Formats: sequence, structure tokens, C-alpha cells
Amino acid sequence: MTNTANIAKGLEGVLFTETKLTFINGAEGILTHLGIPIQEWAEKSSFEELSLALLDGELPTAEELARFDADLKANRAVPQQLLDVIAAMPRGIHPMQALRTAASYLGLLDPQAEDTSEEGRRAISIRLIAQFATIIAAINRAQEGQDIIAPRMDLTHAGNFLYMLTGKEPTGEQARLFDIALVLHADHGMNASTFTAIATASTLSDMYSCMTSAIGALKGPLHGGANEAVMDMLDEVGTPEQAEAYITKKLDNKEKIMGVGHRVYKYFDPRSRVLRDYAEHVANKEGKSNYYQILETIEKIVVDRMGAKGIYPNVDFYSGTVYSDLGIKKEYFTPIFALARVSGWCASVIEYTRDNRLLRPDALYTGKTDQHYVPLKDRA
Ligand SMILES: CC(=O)SCCNC(=O)CCNC(=O)[C@H](O)C(C)(C)COP(=O)(O)OP(=O)(O)OC[C@H]1O[C@@H](n2cnc3c(N)ncnc32)[C@H](O)[C@@H]1OP(=O)(O)O
Ligand SMILES: O=C([O-])CC(=O)C(=O)O
Repeated sequence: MTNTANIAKGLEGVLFTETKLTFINGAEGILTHLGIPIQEWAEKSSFEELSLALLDGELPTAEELARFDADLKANRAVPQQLLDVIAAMPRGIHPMQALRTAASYLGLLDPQAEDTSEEGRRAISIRLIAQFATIIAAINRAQEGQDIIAPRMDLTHAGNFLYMLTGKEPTGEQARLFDIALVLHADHGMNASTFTAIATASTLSDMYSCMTSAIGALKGPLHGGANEAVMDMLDEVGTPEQAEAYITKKLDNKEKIMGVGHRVYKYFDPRSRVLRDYAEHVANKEGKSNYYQILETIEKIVVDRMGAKGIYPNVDFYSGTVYSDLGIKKEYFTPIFALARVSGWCASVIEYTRDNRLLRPDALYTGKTDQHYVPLKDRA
């Protein structure tokens, strides 16, 4: 018998598939990819290596990684036709809207776009991972009325992105810090955007359609858009001295605090710990930034007051202050999330479609029954 008690609102706790990519223990704040803790990926690996490991489901050999790295580099440039479209986009739009359109347009220019075989999806994934960086940087430049910068082949994925975004070659430390941020965001189980990508793929639709729908899902402030919303909050708070009164009032009024709370983590999101350490490191080096000090205060009060309820900082809490320290504008925080998550989207689509079944949940019908059509003229 179906009744409202059977509804898993928000699909909480519903298992719909198996995966060998990512494991999360939300109670203890544990995250692994291929069984390896996220802290080790962040410390020892690179975005390129994690992307390949996710696509293939195992740690690559040195030779495989070198080939993948070369493939990514060879695919960094995007067609001029797409750059023209990016340059012609209206000014003042949100870059996530621009990215969604650009990802879709990229599909129009790819002769292999409709190839939904596993080999086809993998080949397209390499182009998507490489080209999201070029596209996002180009959107930034075009929106600023600046020349679009061509990719360089002598820089890492992270370093090249920062170079194309700002026109300046980043220091080794900046490029590595950004690489770590990409590693931390690359995949995260059945989050809303990955689920959306999989739902699209489950109809046997193409990779570009999967990416376009995933970008749309990531954009919202309850998911990837929260990193920008955290920065809005920090700007609203203004100074560290005002943080306590601001956050206390919000919690008293039962308002949501951005960058905290999570469907799965009921303890610290381990990625937020890594990002906090880097944010603190940068803040200490350059004289504690206002942003970091405000976040420290907010974290303390949220954990004190909401910890018992399982509300702790998530990945979006500290990421923005790290990006901001790298000179990146807040509108680009969510596109940067997409720049990293494209790996997880692609890998998850490939994994799911290997043993595909159309995703089609159900809703409990609670509407009227036994009705008949009433002609317009007879309606009150
Ligand atoms: C990359 C990512 O996507 S990470 C998540 C990014 N999103 C954010 O940071 C936005 C802020 N956080 C939230 O809105 C939520 O915590 C979500 C959407 C992430 C998870 O939500 P859900 O699992 O649906 O939790 P739900 O909304 O049911 O909240 C459970 C309880 O905690 C409270 N709560 C949850 N998040 C917050 C928050 N950010 N601030 C204050 N209270 C919160 C809710 O009010 C609710 O309280 P109640 O039981 O008294 O009604
Ligand atoms: O898993 C989730 O629901 C959200 C999240 O943290 C992510 O996508 O990185």
C-alpha cells in the first residue's frame, strides 16, 4: 500500500545504482575516491590524475597519465566559432548561464557528439574536461571586454586555467593551490548535478546534453551556487567584528546560513577542513584576511549552536575565500566548481550507462479523482 510515509522526500537515502568511484561516510566525515581518502588525493595527486582515475576506475600508470595529460593539452583549444559565440553573449550575464550555453553549443561543433558508445563518451569526456577551462576563462575575458587568451601547453590544467583567466602566469604555489581545489571538487557521489547528468544519460542521450543539464543543476544556491552565496554573505557581514551579531540574528530567525549543512555529512565535510587549512595558510601569510576571520567566527557559532543537529561547514564554506585570495571574482566560483566536477559527471555517466536503466521514479498521486471535463462556458 502506497502512502505518504513511503515518500523519500528529496530522494534521501534512496539507492538507485552501484558505484565504485566515490564513498562517503557522512556521520564521520569520510570521503574516498577508489577507496583512497580525499586528503591523500589532495596532498599527493593532481586534477589530471584524479580525472583519469575516475574515468577508468583505477589508478593510472605513469605512461597512461602522461598520455592522458597530452590528450588534455591537445584538446585545450576550442573552435573559433564557439569563441565568437562567447564574445557575442550579452554583457552582465551570470557566467553559469554562459557556461550552460557554451557547453551546449560545443556539442553542435563536435561531429562525434551523438556517439553514445562507451569509447565515444570517453573521448568526448577528455575534450569536455580540457575545454571547460578554456570556455570559462574565455567567458570571463569576454564579459570583461578583454581579449580571450589562448591556452598554453607548458602549464598544468590548473595553472593554464589561471593564466587564461587573468593573463598572468600564476606562481607555482598558486597553481598548486588551485589544483588542490579542483581535486577536492572533482567528484562527490550522487550529488544533485551528477544525478541530473545520470538521469539525462539514462535516456541514452548524448554527453553534451548530460553536461548541459548538470550545469543547470549545479548552478542553484542549494548546491554549487552556495560558494558564491557564501561570498555574498561575507560581503554583507562586512567586518569580523560584525560576524557574531550577524550570524546570531540569522540563527535566531531560523534563516539558512550558506555553506553549511549537507544532505549526507552530519559532521565536518572533510573537503572543508582541507580548504580551511589552505585559507588559513594564505590568510596568515598575507595578514589575516577579513573573509577568513569572518568565516572562523561563523564556523564556531554554527558548530556550537547547530552541531548537535548535524549542521557543519560544507565544501562551499571556505572555497570562495581561497579563490578570492587568487584574485578570482565571486561570479566565477560556481563555474570553477563545474570546471572540476565535469570529471565526476563524465565518469559517473560512463559508469552508469555501462549497465543502463532508464531513471524513472514515481510520485504519490494526491489529486482529485472521478472528475469529468467541464466546458469553459460552464466554469464559474
Ligand atoms: C556542494 C554542495 O552542494 S554542498 C551544499 C551547498 N549548499 C549550501 O551550503 C546551502 C545551505 N545548506 C542547505 O540549504 C542544506 O543544508 C542542504 C540543501 C545542503 C541540505 O539540505 P537537507 O538535507 O534537505 O536538509 P534540510 O533542509 O531538511 O535541513 C534539516 C534541518 O537543518 C536545518 N538546516 C539545514 N541547512 C541549514 C543551513 N544551511 N542553515 C541553517 N539551518 C540549516 C534546516 O532548517 C532543518 O531544520 P528543521 O529540522 O528544524 O526544519
Ligand atoms: O554531495 C552533495 O550533495 C553535494 C556536494 O557536497 C557536492 O556535490 O560536492
